Amino acid sequence: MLEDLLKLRRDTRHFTNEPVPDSVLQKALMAGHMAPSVGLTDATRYYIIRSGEVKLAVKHLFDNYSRKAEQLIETDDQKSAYRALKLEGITDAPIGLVVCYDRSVLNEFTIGTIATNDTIRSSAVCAIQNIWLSLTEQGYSMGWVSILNYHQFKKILNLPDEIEPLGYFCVGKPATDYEKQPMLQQLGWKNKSELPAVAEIDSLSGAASVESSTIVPADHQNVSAQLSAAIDGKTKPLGSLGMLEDLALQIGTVLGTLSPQITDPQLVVFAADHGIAHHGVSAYPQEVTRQMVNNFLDGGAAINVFCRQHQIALKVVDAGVNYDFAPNADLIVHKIAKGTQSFLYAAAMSAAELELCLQKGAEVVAEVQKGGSNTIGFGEMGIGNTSSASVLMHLLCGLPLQDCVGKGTGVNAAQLQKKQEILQLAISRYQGSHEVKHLMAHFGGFEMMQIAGAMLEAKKRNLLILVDGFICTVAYLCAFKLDPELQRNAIFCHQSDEQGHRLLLEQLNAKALLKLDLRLGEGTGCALAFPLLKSAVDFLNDMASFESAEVSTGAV
Ligand SMILES: O=C(O)c1ccc[n+]([C@@H]2O[C@H](COP(=O)([O-])O)[C@@H](O)[C@H]2O)c1
Ligand SMILES: Cc1cc2nc[nH]c2cc1C
Repeated sequence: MLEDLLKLRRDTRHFTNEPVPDSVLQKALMAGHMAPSVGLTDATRYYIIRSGEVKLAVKHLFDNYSRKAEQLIETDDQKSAYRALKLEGITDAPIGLVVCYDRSVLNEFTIGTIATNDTIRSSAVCAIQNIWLSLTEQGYSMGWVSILNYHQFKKILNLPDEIEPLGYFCVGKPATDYEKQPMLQQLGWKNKSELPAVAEIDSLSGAASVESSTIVPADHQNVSAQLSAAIDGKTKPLGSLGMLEDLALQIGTVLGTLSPQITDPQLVVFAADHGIAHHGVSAYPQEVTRQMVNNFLDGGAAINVFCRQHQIALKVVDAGVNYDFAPNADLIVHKIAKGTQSFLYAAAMSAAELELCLQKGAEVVAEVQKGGSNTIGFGEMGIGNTSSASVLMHLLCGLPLQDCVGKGTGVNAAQLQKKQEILQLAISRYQGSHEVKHLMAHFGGFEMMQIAGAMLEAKKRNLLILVDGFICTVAYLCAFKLDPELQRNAIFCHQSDEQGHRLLLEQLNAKALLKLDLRLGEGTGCALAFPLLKSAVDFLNDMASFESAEVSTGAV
C-alpha cells in the first residue's frame, strides 16, 4: 500500500553493512526516472559512489560544514545535543548516490521554466522521493546529506560545470526504524506537526511594498554652516585640505553632526547577465559573470582584497546571473531572471521586472544596514553591462553615442566599432517613449536597476552612498533622474578609465575622489577611496583649531 510506504519511509543515518544488490539499486533508479520532470526536460542525473576514498572526502566536507552549523547554535546545551546527533552515514552506507540536475537543458527553450527555472531542481527532488519510496518498499533506505559546501563537493567529484548536485544520498539497509518516526523526533530534537499546514486564499491582496524607515534628516543648513566654520577653523591655510574639506562637509551634513563617524561600512556587489552580451560586445564570454561571482564568494577577487584591507563587509547580490549558485551566507539571491533579454530585439526587462529590481535593491539596503551601517558602497559585475550603461547614458544625457561607448573589458578597435554599430542599431529600433523608466526597462540590466533601487533606499535612510565606476554611475544617473536629491548623499569614488565616465561625471556636476585609470568595476573604486573618507572624518574630529592650539589666523 502506498500509504504504508509513505509512513515507513525514513531519512536514515544508521545502516547495517549488508551490501545493496544491483537489482535493488536499479529498480530504485528506475523509480526515480519515472518521476515527473518539468517540460519533460529529463534533466535529473545520477552518480554512484562505492569508493571508500571518495566517501571519506565527502565525509570531511560534511564534518567541516557541520562544525560551521554548530557555531550558529546559541546555547551550550543545544550545541552538545546537536553534536550528539548522527546526521549522516556516509562511510557506513555501502552505496553513495549523488542526485543532480543538468542546468544545460536551459540553453534551449524549456516549457515550465519562464517564471522560475527552480522547476528543474524540483523535478530532481520528485525523483529523489520516488527512489526513497522504492528503496523503502524493497527493505532498504536512504539518508539525504545536505550539510556540504556544494562548491567543493562539485570540485572533488569532478562534476561538469552544468551539473548541479542536490546532495549526497547514503543508500543501504537500515539498522533501525527509529521507532517508526523521524530520528529527530525520536531523540526529542523536534516534533513533526500532526497535520499539513493548509490555508485557503479567497481574496487578493495589494502588492507588497518594502517597509522603509525614512530617517528625517537633521537641520542640514544649520549643521552645514557649523561644519564649514569648524573646517575653516582647523590649523591649516583656508581650503588647503582641498577635496577632503568638501568630503568632510558632505559627510557631516548627511549624517547631521559636527563629529561624524563611519559605522559598519558595507560594500555590495550586484551581479547579473545581459542578453546583449551574446552579440560580441564584450571581450569576455557571459560565463565570466558567474565565475567571478564564485570568485567573490571564495574571497579571491580584487574587491575581496581591498575590502579585507579596509575592513569593509562584503555581500554579493545575484540580481540575475545565468546560473544557480549554491547557498552561501555572503550571497543574497534576488534573481529576477537568468539574464536580461537582448535589447537588440526586445525590451531587456518588463516594466514589472524593473519595479521588482527597484524593490529588491531597496530590500538589500534594508538587510545590510541592520547592523547600523551608515555607509554603503555599490559595485557591479556583469559581462556586457558597459553596453547597457552606454546606451542609457546616451539617451538620458543626450550626448553622442560614440562619446558614451568605450572598450569595457577591453575590446579591440574593430570590436569597438562593431559594439557601436550594434548599440546604434538597437537604439534605432527602439519605438518606445523616452520617459526615464521606459528607457531603464528597455536598455537596463538587473544589477544596475537593483543598484538604482538600493541607492534610492540608501538616500531615504540618510546613508552615505559610495558610487564606483562607469556602470555604477549610470545606475546612479537613473536613480538621480527619479530623485535628484540623491546627489546630497552620493560620493563619487573614482573616475574610471572607461570612455564616457569623465563626461558623465561632468554632466552630473560630480568630482571623483580618485583617478587611477581603473576600469574593473566590482566596487573597487569605493573600497580604494574608503581611507579618504576616514581621513576626512578624522581631520574634522581630531585636528586642532586655531583657537584650541593658540595659532594665529592669517591676515584677512
Ligand atoms: O567600473 C567601470 O568603470 C568598468 C569599466 C569597464 C568594465 N567594467 C567591468 O567589466 C564588465 C563589463 O564590461 P563589458 O566589456 O563586458 O561590457 C563588468 O563586469 C564591469 O564590472 C567596469
Ligand atoms: C575577469 C573579469 C573580472 C571582472 N570584474 C568585474 N568585471 C570583470 C570582468 C572580467 C572579465
